[in-house]
Amino acid sequence: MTGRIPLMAGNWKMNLNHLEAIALVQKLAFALDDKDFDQVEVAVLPPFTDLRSVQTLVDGDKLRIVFGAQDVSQHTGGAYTGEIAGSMLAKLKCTYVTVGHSERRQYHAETDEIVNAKAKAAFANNIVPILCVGEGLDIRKAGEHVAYTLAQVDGGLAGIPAAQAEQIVIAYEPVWAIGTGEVATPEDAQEVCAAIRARLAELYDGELAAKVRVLYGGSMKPSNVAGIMAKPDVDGGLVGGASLEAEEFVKLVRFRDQAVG
Ligand SMILES: O=C(CO)COP(=O)(O)O
Repeated sequence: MTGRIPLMAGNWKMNLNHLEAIALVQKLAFALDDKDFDQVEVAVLPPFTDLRSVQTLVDGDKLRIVFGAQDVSQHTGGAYTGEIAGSMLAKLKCTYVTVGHSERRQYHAETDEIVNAKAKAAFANNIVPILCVGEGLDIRKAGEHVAYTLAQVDGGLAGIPAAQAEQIVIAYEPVWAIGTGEVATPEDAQEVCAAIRARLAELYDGELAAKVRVLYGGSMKPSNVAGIMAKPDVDGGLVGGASLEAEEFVKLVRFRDQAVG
């Protein structure tokens, strides 16, 4: 984690309306203090319909919590019913947007080409993409998880210049560990996160690779966070279920205080 500020990002998925969003952000703001924010970047990624409420709260109370969206259109605007443009997210001061989450790849047929276009759309609007990658159970069982995940990294980063790539966040989320309670071991997380960093060094250079934050995601919770975060190439978490409860998420932000499970 040398020199890289850990990022703990809560992917709320399709949960919490805007009133519930306000309540959760208020609870987080109440529980976390400057010491937490000095050590860890804390982000929430609510549904689109919550973003304006979250932005108003964060701006109004000058909170140090940052926020972002869960998806962005690859198009800049126009006749794309139901889509949200990067410029709209930028106007709401989104810092981050996840692209290529496995649920988007699986249920919305997002290919590496689409994910790559979305990453570019984010950068074009000064929003940092959190590029999500990771293998399913069959691929893991076949021992192909590293190659499969690195191909997604290659696809997601295609044509993205170093000046942008050095800002990107990559989240390794093995699909078999998402929402299943089945957590990857710290060694599993380290293996793939280290391989992702090595690939960044090949695609760009070692200096850039040393700057990029690589997160782990998949059933992260207070009982397993410390072991995973102790690994040198894991720089944070992309958290689903445990980000919906303030108390749980605060414990993840304070991963240094948790016992190694
Ligand atoms: O998909 C995830 C975050 O993007 C992980 O979800 P869970 O933490 O609920 O397993």
